[in-house]
Amino acid sequence: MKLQLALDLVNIPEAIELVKQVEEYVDIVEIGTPVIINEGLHAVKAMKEAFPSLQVLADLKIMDAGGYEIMKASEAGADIITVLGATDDLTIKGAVEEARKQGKSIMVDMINVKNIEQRAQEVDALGVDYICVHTGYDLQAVGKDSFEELQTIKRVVKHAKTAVAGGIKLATLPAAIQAQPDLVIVGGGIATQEDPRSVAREIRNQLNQGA
Ligand SMILES: O=C(CO)[C@H](O)[C@H](O)COP(=O)(O)O
Repeated sequence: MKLQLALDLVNIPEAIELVKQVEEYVDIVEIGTPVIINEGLHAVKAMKEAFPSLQVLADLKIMDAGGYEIMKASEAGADIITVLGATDDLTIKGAVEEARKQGKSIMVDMINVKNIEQRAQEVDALGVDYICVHTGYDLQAVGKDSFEELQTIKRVVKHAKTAVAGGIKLATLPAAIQAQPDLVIVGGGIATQEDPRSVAREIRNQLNQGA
């Protein structure tokens, strides 16, 4: 199981400092949507230049103009770019087509998709690389998580890799590991902890043991 660190509540220098501390334990660094809103795709470029051996994910949550937005994120150096599962198939097809041209990967974020089972099968058939179940901040705040949805996509997705995101921390990691996703995404569970390096190391150990 791979580990993605989501960076949401930092500026570019803070993001780079944090990744320096945890670099050896993570596979993918996510430039979160708030960072891209604040700093633009420069944040993706800066991260890729600072850590060329890490994969960088641009959490654009694309909803329209799939091909164009994938092209711009690719130019900035993103390896993986997110598209929303709630959008139209045409947008996802455009994104997949452009990603193939650029040698990049598409992650479909299933945030707020109501019929996860059906939509996961549909987006899987469109040739995306990852399908991610995700409980966003607003639903985390009322106690929701994505572990049941993770089991659902594990059952029906045949081609894409599976991922889970949303409020995952050391205490809830076992529930994620139990469902055996390909990728676990952790933001605040590492980034806002007192000792991000030791937490990242512990998460890495548990993922290795659970694999
Ligand atoms: O995409 C996001 C919010 O929309 C976050 O990056 C994702 O939820 C992971 O962060 P956290 O572990 O802090 O929830």
